[in-house]
Amino acid sequence: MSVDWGHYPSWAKLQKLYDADHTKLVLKELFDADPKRFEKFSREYNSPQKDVHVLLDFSKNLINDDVFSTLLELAKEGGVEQARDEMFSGKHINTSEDRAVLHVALRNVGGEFKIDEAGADEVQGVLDRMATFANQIRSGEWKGYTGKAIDTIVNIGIGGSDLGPVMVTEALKPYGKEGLTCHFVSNVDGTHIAEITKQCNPETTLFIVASKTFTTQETITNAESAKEWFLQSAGDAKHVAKHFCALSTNKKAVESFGINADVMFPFWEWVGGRYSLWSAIGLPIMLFIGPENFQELLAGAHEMDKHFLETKLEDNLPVILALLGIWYNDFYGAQTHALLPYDQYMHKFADYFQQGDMESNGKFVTKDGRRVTYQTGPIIWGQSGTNGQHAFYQLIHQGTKLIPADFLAPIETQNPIRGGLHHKILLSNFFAQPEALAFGKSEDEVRKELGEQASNEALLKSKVFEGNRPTNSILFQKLTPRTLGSLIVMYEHKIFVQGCIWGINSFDQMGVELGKVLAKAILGQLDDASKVDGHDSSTTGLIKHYITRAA
Ligand SMILES: O=P(O)(O)OC[C@H]1O[C@](O)(CO)[C@@H](O)[C@@H]1O
Repeated sequence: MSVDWGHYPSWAKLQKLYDADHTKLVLKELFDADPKRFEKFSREYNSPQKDVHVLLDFSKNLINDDVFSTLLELAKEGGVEQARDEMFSGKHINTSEDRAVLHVALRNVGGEFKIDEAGADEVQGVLDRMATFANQIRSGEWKGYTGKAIDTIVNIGIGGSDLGPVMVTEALKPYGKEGLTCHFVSNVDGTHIAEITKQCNPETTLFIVASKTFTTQETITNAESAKEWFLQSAGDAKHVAKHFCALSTNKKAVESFGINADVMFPFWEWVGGRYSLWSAIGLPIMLFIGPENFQELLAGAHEMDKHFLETKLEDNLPVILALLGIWYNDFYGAQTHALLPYDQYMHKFADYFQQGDMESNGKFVTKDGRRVTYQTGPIIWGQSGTNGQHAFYQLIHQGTKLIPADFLAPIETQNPIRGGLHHKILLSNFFAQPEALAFGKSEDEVRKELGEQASNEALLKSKVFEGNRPTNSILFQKLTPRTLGSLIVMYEHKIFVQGCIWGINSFDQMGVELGKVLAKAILGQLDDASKVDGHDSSTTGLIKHYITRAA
């Protein structure tokens, strides 16, 4: 591979622009100078049937025409279009694991993309089996071991086998089946499974064991504990068949756990864990919102795939988001990026993209094994508005760190209570915060406001908002399954574009291995102080302290 990532001509040009101009990139002045700035730096996305509408306003970013056009050059020089086409064609772009990256094939509604490696029939076959099963559960046709219908689902999985289904079932609650409760157990801390099973009736609970590898310690331990808990009531192991199903690529391990092939829903090694909610891993979502709504989710995802694939770079939402992120991450030195949805249903959105982004792009080695000389993936964090405002916005407004943030909100609420009053208040905050962040409040304004008290210099200074803090505002029509599918994919591809420009492999996760290996070795030493061996003095001291106090 000969690409010299980080040394693109446009990268050097961006550095020059930053050095020469960043003090001049003052939002107040940029807006004063150009009354059409909003029109210039915003894009509307409409799905073909116009049922998904997204407005991306990126005018409140620290950019001018030169910066934006150079960022677009960077996308060109970074080979984004070629890499994108390679991903969609099934090329093994996950080079370290020699795998294709084909989550786009899971939502290839209508079979438009021709991808040899991911057999469309096979994908559809699993979706059909999932739908049949979902309908049986939802209709009550599927009976538990005492003849009762299932009213509770417990998904046991972690990371990509948990976060997507959690986030989407929360986000699509208004579309969920009444009377069907969904729980998610992920942590190996026994408290998690213990607290959830306390709320379950073994006669009416379905456990879904979700694990791509079916070897993940947390998941298998929790699944075995769930089985033990279930059998305490059900007695006979034959009843497991009605109460446990599996989502995995590892048929052998599923069978040896005791789950029947007819309730195992497979997927494939070309589906990365953090991109798997569209696969069999989405079964809890389908059970909750039903096969038709799940199909809508896939359709919205597919439409955004097409937008990413077919739209020129300057109008391409994932590309724009990615480039702006690089501008702050690599030139302004921003460490983090906040995701701030003003929709309570999206309260798990930032958690979901913590894995999506940080496990994908938290890497210091390029695809050809070189140490990067620039910053890669940002720290992703956030919370739903307006809760975040009363927790951490102080630092975003007046702290010493630059925190680029995406504000997301629906135009229509699912709960227009009191004539839509709540939603208007919510949206007024959604509009106000980026405005305050961008334009701040000057010392003169504060002085006028304070009147006589302005002589108190400390008070005066503490009330100044410097402004010039960048944000994207993303307004969408309504949080429907189709819209959610599109929004998720918009961010998935943003991550892809950034990884591509940084020259890293966004689709492996070697960084999670070392801790797992060490924990395995330590587990074998925890019962006997004389066995504690092979560690530094701190780790040895901690383990021995534990063994002494736990005895
Ligand atoms: O689905 P599995 O194989 O249990 O893996 C769970 C998670 O563990 C990881 O491999 C590491 O955290 C994730 O990438 C993955 O989503």
